[in-house]
Amino acid sequence: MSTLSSSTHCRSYCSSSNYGHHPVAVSSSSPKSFVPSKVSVQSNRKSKPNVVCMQDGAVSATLAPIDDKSPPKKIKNGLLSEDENMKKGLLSVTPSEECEEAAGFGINKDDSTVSITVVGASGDLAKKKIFPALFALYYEGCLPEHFTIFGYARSKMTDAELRNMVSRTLTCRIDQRENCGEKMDQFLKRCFYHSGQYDSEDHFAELDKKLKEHEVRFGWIDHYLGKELVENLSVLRFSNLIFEPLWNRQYIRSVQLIFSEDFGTEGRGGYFDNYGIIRDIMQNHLLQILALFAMETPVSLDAEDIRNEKVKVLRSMRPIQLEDVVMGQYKSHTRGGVVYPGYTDDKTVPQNSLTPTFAAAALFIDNARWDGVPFLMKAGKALHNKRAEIRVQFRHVPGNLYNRSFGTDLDQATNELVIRVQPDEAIYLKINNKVPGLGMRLDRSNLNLLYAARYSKEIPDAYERLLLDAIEGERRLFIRSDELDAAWSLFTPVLKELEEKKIIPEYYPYGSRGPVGAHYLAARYKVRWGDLGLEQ
Ligand SMILES: NC(=O)C1=CN([C@@H]2O[C@H](COP(=O)(O)OP(=O)(O)OC[C@H]3O[C@@H](n4cnc5c(N)ncnc54)[C@H](OP(=O)(O)O)[C@@H]3O)[C@@H](O)[C@H]2O)C=CC1
Ligand SMILES: O=C1O[C@H](COP(=O)(O)O)[C@@H](O)[C@H](O)[C@H]1O
Repeated sequence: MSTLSSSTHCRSYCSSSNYGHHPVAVSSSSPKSFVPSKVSVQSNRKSKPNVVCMQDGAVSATLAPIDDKSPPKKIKNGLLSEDENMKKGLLSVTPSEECEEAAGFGINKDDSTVSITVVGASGDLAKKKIFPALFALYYEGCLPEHFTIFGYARSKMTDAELRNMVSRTLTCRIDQRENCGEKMDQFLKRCFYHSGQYDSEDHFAELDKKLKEHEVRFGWIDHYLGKELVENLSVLRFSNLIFEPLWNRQYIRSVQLIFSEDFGTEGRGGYFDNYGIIRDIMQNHLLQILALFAMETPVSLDAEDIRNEKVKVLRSMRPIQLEDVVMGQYKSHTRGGVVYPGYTDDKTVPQNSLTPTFAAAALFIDNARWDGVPFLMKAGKALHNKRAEIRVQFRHVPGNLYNRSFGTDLDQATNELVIRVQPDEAIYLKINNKVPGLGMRLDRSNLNLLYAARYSKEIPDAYERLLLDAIEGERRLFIRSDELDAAWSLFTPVLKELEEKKIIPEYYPYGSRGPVGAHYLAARYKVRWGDLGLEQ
């Protein structure tokens, strides 16, 4: 039996909003629209039919049973044909223990075949993340013995050209073990390329047919859920006595979800202009983190139990008000003699574009645990640093005996828990502490868990985890369609309003901290952004 592949771009495709384009039904739960995606991954594995679609990056994976005796198949006119090369020179890699544990199966020990299709193989995401992540999995022995990778995009390319392109993105970053070069060669031998369109209804009708034949399930992944510190959120909450009792409105004053990049949309403006930062980062990555952060204790760690709790949070959220959203767009700025381009300086972006490259928003969960607690989100491109973090600001200590020692700014004395997702992964808690000495002076110090200092192992890229899960059919990090609907229902009305009213974004210089409107927004809820202090 052959495998098949396709790709879907889920940001708007999966939405229940009106941003749809081509009405291609891939499954009963598929969204109404279809937007060409950059990358898709497809995979076949015995008895675990599955399709994955990246919420943020459009990955779809089909895992279908195959005939063990037949050679691996390669994409042909929409989809697969045999390729003799695949049978040659394949290197067997022993899976690491960690990998076996993560994948939950004897990866190399059976004869199943995994065939992964990277749709949008010539694109940025494929080059920067997907191929390197696949190589890392291969290097660690996490891929089944029989696997092949097919690149799929519009550009005309030969297998050799794809391999050449991919080889430039691979590094031996996992460790400096011997044979890295050899493993790279072996990996590249398993990479093939097929050129084609994926905005063709015919192709998707074919796909749909084949998906049905294979009784494929359908799901979405958000790569932020695969980030180490995001995965650790539940461990932190549910496996430590000290946090969970405080995880509510009684002790927490605000929660802040902050994403910043110190580069603009350079080279991606054409794509980005259709979406803007709210759809690009907030509606998916930050909202997923929020749901995980705020959910009730799930019955178990099973995917369904976790997703049941996440969806309850999303459905308890108050509709977002226009006045609770601040939008910005970066403009050109010259620093040290270097001119940094503004968003609309990109030739692929319309000169009069109002697309936000920055946004801040205040969200609320109207349930017993979180009533009245502002969840502040802030996301932006071309800011002063690159960072993603969760900041939990606790309330003041009632009747604090040491108030006098803090001077007038009592806010400086509240506890804050910071979960730094990237870079320099860390969890730290700001506490008030006596400065050693004969006097009684307090300062705010950090109880600090810096991952690089505590763990010697390099943290895997989120895509490694997600691809492994996709291959294995593990759905914990998948987003269920009702979750997705709830997420879009929350953001779609305000997005529509912003667009209909043609709200002009506040302009901020490239490399700055973003528009001041974000400070006023926080001030409206009597809080400050935690990332703005001198010591963060
Ligand atoms: N880049 C990144 O770091 C990240 C990106 N993402 C998400 O991933 C997605 C892809 O982004 P990115 O890789 O940067 O985008 P690019 O524009 O760099 O790449 C798009 C890819 O899709 C292919 N493609 C586009 N339209 C078609 C079509 N009609 N038929 C066949 N192939 C097509 C292009 O092929 P060709 O050029 O050959 O025509 C190209 O390979 C976006 O949703 C983005 O938000 C998510 C996380 C990180
Ligand atoms: O989904 C997306 O994420 C990236 C940021 O991902 P990260 O893992 O590098 O933090 C962002 O640059 C891109 O615009 C967006 O589409």
